[in-house]
Amino acid sequence: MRYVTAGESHGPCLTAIVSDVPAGIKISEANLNADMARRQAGYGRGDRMIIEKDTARITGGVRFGRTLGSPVSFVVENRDWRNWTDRMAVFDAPPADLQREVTPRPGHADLVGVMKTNSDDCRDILERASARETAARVAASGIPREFLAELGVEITSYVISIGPAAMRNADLAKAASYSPLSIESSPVRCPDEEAAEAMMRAIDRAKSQGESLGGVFRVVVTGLVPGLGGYEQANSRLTSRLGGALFSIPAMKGVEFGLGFEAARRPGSEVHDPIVLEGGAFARTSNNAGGLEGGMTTGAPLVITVAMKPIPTLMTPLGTVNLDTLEPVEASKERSDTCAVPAAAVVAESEVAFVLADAYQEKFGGDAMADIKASLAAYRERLRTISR
Ligand SMILES: Cc1cc2nc3c(=O)[nH]c(=O)nc-3n(C[C@H](O)[C@H](O)[C@H](O)COP(=O)(O)O)c2cc1C
Ligand SMILES: C=C(O[C@@H]1CC(C(=O)O)=C[C@@H](OP(=O)(O)O)[C@H]1O)C(=O)O
Repeated sequence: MRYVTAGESHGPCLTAIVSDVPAGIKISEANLNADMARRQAGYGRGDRMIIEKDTARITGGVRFGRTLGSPVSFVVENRDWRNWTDRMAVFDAPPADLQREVTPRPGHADLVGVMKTNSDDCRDILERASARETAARVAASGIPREFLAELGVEITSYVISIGPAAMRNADLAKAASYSPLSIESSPVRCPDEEAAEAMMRAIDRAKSQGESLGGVFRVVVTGLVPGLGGYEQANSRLTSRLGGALFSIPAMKGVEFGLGFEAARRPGSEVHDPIVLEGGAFARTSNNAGGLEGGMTTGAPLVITVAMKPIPTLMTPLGTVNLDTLEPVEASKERSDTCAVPAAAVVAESEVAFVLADAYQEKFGGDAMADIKASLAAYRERLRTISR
């Protein structure tokens, strides 16, 4: 399963197309739009989110609530477009009073983008480098999410820290223990209420100082079968596929699997997960590996921790150089989020969903849900017999 997106942040809409979709996946409009809403929300978002009310409209590939096996296409309207029709016109000439963006923001794609493309207006770059594009990714992820749900796989995420404010106990052993309600009812998507309060105060402080904040979140996947992915080639390993997918999200600067960097500080006996038989099936007494060994799922929860850098647009801007005058000036300060870590975690769920759906199709077949389910059942039965 693959996706491609098109569309600018302030253009008419975003478009996504998902290809290699099996026939027979049940698609729920309510689930799709619930995920769109989760991505939009989060304490610390900017005023753009007051304008938008994201929903995904399916324009191909689904009939009577089921995938047909053809590509699925989505449209997400940009409500803000009506305020940009002249500055983002497809064919009209630029308006006479057009203000080009010539003060590139450190940390965004502005400067390197204009250097690379020979543009004289950072807007040519930022319109697409904007994380608005992630709305289309979450729309597209409706397909792998429903596919995985039918196979018994659940994906969640929660925020561990924002700036200096952190959960008191973010131990790996507790990673899969938080209820969706405790996460989604928190304005920062953090199940620890006291930490969530501290995170919101940190965002308030940052905003009042013209600052921005990043943070750390975790994606947890349960219900996975062992043996997805592979060890044979660089691009078989789920570790590399998941890492690549997560680093495709703007502003992601670190990805840890299981214990991650902590594993490098401990001796082997305190890292690797002992193998035992439990009720006739192979099991582990811990999950420090975070559900991956040798580039394959072990069957334990997949636990991935991701670091996001602070938002580059600052209301107290850093120094930059004016592209026209070459004078030192302050970087542009436009409407912006102060912190988008809760939203980024939902985007990360979507990326993980695509990689895992692809791995299931690779192992169990790609074109019809009924055949995939039968093949998965036969595999589970074989594993049950091995461990007897
Ligand atoms: C959900 C989300 C929302 C974001 N919102 C903003 C924003 O409002 N303003 C901004 O300057 N950057 C925002 N960013 C970050 C930029 O998109 C990102 O920093 C930029 O593309 C450069 O990151 P990179 O160097 O990792 O590619 C957001 C990122 C995500 C994932
Ligand atoms: C629109 C979204 O995020 C945007 C990501 C973004 C950036 O520079 O990445 C800048 C802001 O957009 P604007 O410049 O219109 O205020 C965010 O609101 C969204 O997530 O839907």
